[in-house]
Amino acid sequence: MSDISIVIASHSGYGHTAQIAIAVADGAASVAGTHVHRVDVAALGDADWELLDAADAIIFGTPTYMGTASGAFHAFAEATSKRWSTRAWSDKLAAGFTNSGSMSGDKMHTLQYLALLAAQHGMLWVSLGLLPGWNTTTSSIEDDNRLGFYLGAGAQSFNDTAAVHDADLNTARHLGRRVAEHTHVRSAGLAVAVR
Ligand SMILES: Cc1cc2nc3c(=O)[nH]c(=O)nc-3n(C[C@H](O)[C@H](O)[C@H](O)COP(=O)(O)O)c2cc1C
Repeated sequence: MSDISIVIASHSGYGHTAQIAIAVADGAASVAGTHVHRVDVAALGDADWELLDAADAIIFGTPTYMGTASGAFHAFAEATSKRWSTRAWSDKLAAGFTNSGSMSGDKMHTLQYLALLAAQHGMLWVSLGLLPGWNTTTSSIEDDNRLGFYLGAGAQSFNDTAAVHDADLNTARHLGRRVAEHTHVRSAGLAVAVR
């Protein structure tokens, strides 16, 4: 099995989403043969763009600000338009995560935006792949996917503390692991297809 490269491309204004990004990276790195890089989309250098261009999968992450991705993330998305025109990221795997202060806080819109960005690039979107947690009287706020998203990983962090909920970190690790597993499967399939 050949090695793969996954880049987590994210922004965090106040540090919460950065903690989620680290958990996504840890989950991806738990799959053997996976090289994981994290880049801050608000401060991308040439080496970061090279990592993104060479990646087998890119996982997008952003806080939800005013019901959508942060301004810094939107600036990054616009800066990818040359890659869009050359289809440079076509057929890479993609996934996404977001974090906000409220339980909903319109995070779904942010995840939809990330999936659309991936689709515009012709990327292959990987969903969260978890059943919703914390949706019966006997389940717990500590459940994975406690916020009940399907499209990607959602997290809720209180605005007045730096802490991020353990259940959201676990959910983020799951997403990273799932993307790594599917990226390996695609990489192995491509190796056979082009033989
Ligand atoms: C400009 C701004 C807009 C925000 N808009 C939302 C929002 O639409 N929904 C929400 O639930 N929280 C909102 N928040 C709260 C942030 O999502 C929350 O503080 C989050 O944890 C910030 O992530 P970060 O620490 O990675 O920047 C907003 C915060 C800021 C600064």
